[in-house]
Amino acid sequence: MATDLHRQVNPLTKETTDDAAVRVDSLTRSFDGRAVIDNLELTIPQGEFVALLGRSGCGKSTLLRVLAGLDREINGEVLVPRRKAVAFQAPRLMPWKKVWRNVLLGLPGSPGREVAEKALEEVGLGHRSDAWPKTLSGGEAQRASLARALVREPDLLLLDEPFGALDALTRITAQRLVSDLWQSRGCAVLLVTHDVEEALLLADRVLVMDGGVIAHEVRVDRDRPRDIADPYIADLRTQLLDRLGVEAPEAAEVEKVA
Ligand SMILES: Nc1ncnc2c1ncn2[C@@H]1O[C@H](COP(=O)(O)OP(=O)(O)OP(=O)(O)O)[C@@H](O)[C@H]1O
Repeated sequence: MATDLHRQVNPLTKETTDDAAVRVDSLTRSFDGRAVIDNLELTIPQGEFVALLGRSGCGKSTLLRVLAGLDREINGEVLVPRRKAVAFQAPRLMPWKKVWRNVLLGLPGSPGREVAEKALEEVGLGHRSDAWPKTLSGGEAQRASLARALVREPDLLLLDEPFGALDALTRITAQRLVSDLWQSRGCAVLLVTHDVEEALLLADRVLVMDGGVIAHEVRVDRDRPRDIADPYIADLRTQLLDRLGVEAPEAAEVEKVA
């Protein structure tokens, strides 16, 4: 029975997670008898920005949902801070509530409108507080979704391809915003993305998920803002693309010449 599989997601505070925002031990999650996550180990120190890459269907979103506490049919142990927030690719705003009410949705207590407005200001959306969600652009809706995550004052921010649906320019702005918010808030971030360059520009550490585990990781030892043309970053990019089974354009060129 599903409930027999469920061991625990322990809501622990920062103090009790021993300087880690995430501590995952022997995590297994199966669907129809197939282990999508298979004895996975992961530690994310407080305040670290981690990007998670992996081929489509390898289990990235499943892992994120487990960390968010949205999926508890697991084996193993997952320790996460009590204060965590999640933002998805589709912003998931309630169309019948104004933007500021969406930001406060599900928050405990009865926080005032000013709480929402402060977060909306932070993401550059203060002027749209009174708008209906359907009148927002894709980038604005994504920022509203970020504001909704921020009002929770998370110690852990979980982002599932938050920029996936945005056009290139809006995407760059949104990436900068997340980077700035992360630096000012000091929370740990786990960003699921398909974009190797995005991972390398934003994260302290880039993980590659494969075969149900974290199969590879690189540390990005560069100050921000970073330049994708920096040979150090370019080298990591080639390494990661290789791990993902994608040939880097440069490598393809060399082969053609040879
Ligand atoms: N509720 C579910 N029931 C059955 N199978 C599921 C369920 N959720 C996920 N899966 C399966 O688990 C695997 C991992 O899915 P997941 O969404 O975590 O992958 P992903 O790495 O995030 O993929 P993508 O990069 O394409 O978003 C897939 O094979 C998927 O079909």
